[in-house]
Amino acid sequence: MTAGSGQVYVVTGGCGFLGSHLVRMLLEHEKNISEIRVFDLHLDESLRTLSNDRVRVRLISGDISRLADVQEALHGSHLVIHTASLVDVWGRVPASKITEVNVTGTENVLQACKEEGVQYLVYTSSMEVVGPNIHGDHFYRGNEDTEYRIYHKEPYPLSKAKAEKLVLEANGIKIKGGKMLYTCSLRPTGIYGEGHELMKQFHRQGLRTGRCVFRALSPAIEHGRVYVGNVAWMHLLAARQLQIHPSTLGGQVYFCYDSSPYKSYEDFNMEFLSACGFKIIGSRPLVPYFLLYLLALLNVLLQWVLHGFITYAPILNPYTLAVASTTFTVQTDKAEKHFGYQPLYAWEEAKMRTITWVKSLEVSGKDLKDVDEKSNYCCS
Ligand SMILES: NC(=O)C1=CN([C@@H]2O[C@H](COP(=O)(O)OP(=O)(O)OC[C@H]3O[C@@H](n4cnc5c(N)ncnc54)[C@H](O)[C@@H]3O)[C@@H](O)[C@H]2O)C=CC1
Ligand SMILES: CC(C)[C@@H](O)CC[C@@H](C)[C@H]1CC[C@H]2[C@@H]3[C@H](O)CC4=CC(=O)CC[C@]4(C)[C@H]3CC[C@]12C
Repeated sequence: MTAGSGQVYVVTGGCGFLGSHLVRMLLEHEKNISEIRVFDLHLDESLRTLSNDRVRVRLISGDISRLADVQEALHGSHLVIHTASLVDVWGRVPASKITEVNVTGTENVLQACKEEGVQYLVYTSSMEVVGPNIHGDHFYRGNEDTEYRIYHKEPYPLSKAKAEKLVLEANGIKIKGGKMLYTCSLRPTGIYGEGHELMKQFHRQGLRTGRCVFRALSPAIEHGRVYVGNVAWMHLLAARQLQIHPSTLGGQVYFCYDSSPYKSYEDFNMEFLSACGFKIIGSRPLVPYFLLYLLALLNVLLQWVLHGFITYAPILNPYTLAVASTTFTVQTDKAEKHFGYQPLYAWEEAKMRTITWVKSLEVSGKDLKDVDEKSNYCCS
């Protein structure tokens, strides 16, 4: 197939952690496309070099919260994978900004699909549209039909839930040209893999404490995690099958899952960090929960006091502590039944790829040596 004869896909947020893996996945495994439009507020120019003689990777700088930008990006395209989002549960950006990007941005994508006659939309939602809630209700090996006390107060999960509702309600609406829009929503659990910003923070934090991770969470609390390559693969398959079986996938939600083990958030991270000589201290939480909660509240107070001077957004706050302390694991085969999804990467390969990347942080971080020397390894 020569460039130009295939379909045009738009990936919003295509320069992000998941988005960039998705672009590479489409290039490698999707033969029906001739152009991938990478729409993002912050362009990663390295993606432009991925173009080949079959597929053009076109970077489009734009703001999802501006309808005109979205309309221009979608003009003449065939399908949109909408991953652009402000992923913030730390108070880095105002709630209004999260709503503007995640909700209004999604409204704009839907409006542009309607006006530009784009028939297919795959939305990247999140486990957070379900939970865990801050009441400590565990979601243990749940699926898309599991009853759960959904309770949202935080801007991010609220915005993802509102956006997903808009996407699902838009399934079947009439668009330009008299056709119909078909939509589906994918809900990843905690994504890990090459490029995960949070893992970089945990790695750097651990270097400062002599490659020691001090256990804060009960090892019994399991958190579902999914490899970024498998999330990208599920998006590709959903995009492909939504076109072939729109009545099956249209209006549906699917958890993103693979064979990553069910572990506590900290123990799961140690699957990778231990390969760099990190050790977790304590078989049980080293400090009582109430003390952690007080520390989380102190962080909120400091964030408030420092607001306007600096953005103080530590990992620990009451919300992240509540989420981390509540089991949320999924066990489902809905994506397999509806569109033949099977993870592309087995756990061992996902683990090896992530470890290779984490190890590269050791090589690339110029300040690592200083940190190591200053921290006087506590765990020899
Ligand atoms: N990281 C995780 O563990 C999980 C992420 N998700 C979802 O996956 C998607 C991707 O998340 P990540 O890759 O982790 O985040 P990310 O922050 O790495 O990527 C988001 C991308 O969206 C872009 N973006 C932000 N605001 C924009 C705007 N106004 N206009 C255009 N582009 C904008 C950013 O520049 C970035 O490239 C998001 O929708 C997120 O809600 C869902 C479950 C878990
Ligand atoms: C000591 C603890 C406070 C520390 O280990 C906290 C970990 C905490 C930062 C993470 C635990 C669970 C994570 C969230 C979960 O994976 C669900 C998510 C889905 C998304 O769509 C975005 C990210 C996140 C909210 C994720 C964020 C980090 C955690 C809260």
